[in-house]
Amino acid sequence: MAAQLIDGKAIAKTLRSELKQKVSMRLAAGKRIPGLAVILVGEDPASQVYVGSKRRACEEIGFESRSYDLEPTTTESQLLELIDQLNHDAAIDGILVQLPLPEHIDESKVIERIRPDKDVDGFHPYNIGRLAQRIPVLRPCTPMGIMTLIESTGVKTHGLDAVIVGASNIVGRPMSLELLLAGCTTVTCHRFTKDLKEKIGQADLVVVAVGKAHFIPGDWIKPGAIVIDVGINRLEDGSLVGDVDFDNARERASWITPVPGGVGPMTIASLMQNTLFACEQYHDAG
Ligand SMILES: Nc1nc(=O)c2c([nH]1)NC[C@@H]1CN(c3ccc(C(=O)N[C@@H](CCC(=O)O)C(=O)O)cc3)C=[N+]21
Repeated sequence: MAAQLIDGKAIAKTLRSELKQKVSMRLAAGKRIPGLAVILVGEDPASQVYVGSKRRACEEIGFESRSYDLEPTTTESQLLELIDQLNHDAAIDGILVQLPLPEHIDESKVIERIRPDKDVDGFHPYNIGRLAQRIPVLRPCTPMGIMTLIESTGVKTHGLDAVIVGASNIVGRPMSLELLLAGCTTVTCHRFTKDLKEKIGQADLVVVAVGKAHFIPGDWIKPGAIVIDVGINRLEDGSLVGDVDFDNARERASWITPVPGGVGPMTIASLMQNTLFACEQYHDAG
């Protein structure tokens, strides 16, 4: 029997309308509108698309969105200076610096310059450390969105064997921390992993974030598993596919996310949730 689809697009839409509701309640109570600063350095077309979606989501929900489109030649110190300014700006609850940055800019240095209470991407070592110690505050958006997607299935995560493929700072590593916190037994796989097929075959839950089209054959999936596909790969014909061979995986899985319309829209919805969280938990008081 074919898997049920996890409709990230629809779940994200519901979340955005709940956030919109909360913003109008804030307005009615005479409170400030949450503000998100979105910084893009350079002209990478994919980054421009993602940044555009983030700005549109702000508009839809009623957040203030401030856009900074910087030249590809922007220096590291110019970018750090802008972050310092936004760190002190009382109208700004969240600061997002779109990654990847041009090679001449040190990404860790930039991330660490963002005040942890405005780090709505959840990438600052403080926020990763909080998640690692089971006291999360601002959580990385893609893993956070994936946890919402898994919850939507009604499947309980305690005791599941989870395999994460990919060990990046922005997806794989925080994903394993989220799943560990949710009671899964987690295995994180990467380029040096042996017997990937065998490990995937054991998994009740598979999260794949590799960035290679059809990297995971569908017949590797354990029957009844939940499959979460983070990949976004554009094929020659212009179509988008994930990292998992969807058609065959769908025949074995119990639940599966589509690409597009799965994890991507949830990443943006989580960013919006984090912006409201930062506003309410950190900045409303003063
Ligand atoms: N500081 C930072 N924070 C990020 O959260 C961040 C980042 N940098 N750099 C790049 C990745 C990627 N990312 C996506 C967001 C939405 C979709 C999304 O909405 N995708 C649509 C399709 C979009 C399309 O048509 O290309 C979908 O999957 O349905 C995808 C990818 C956020 N990222």
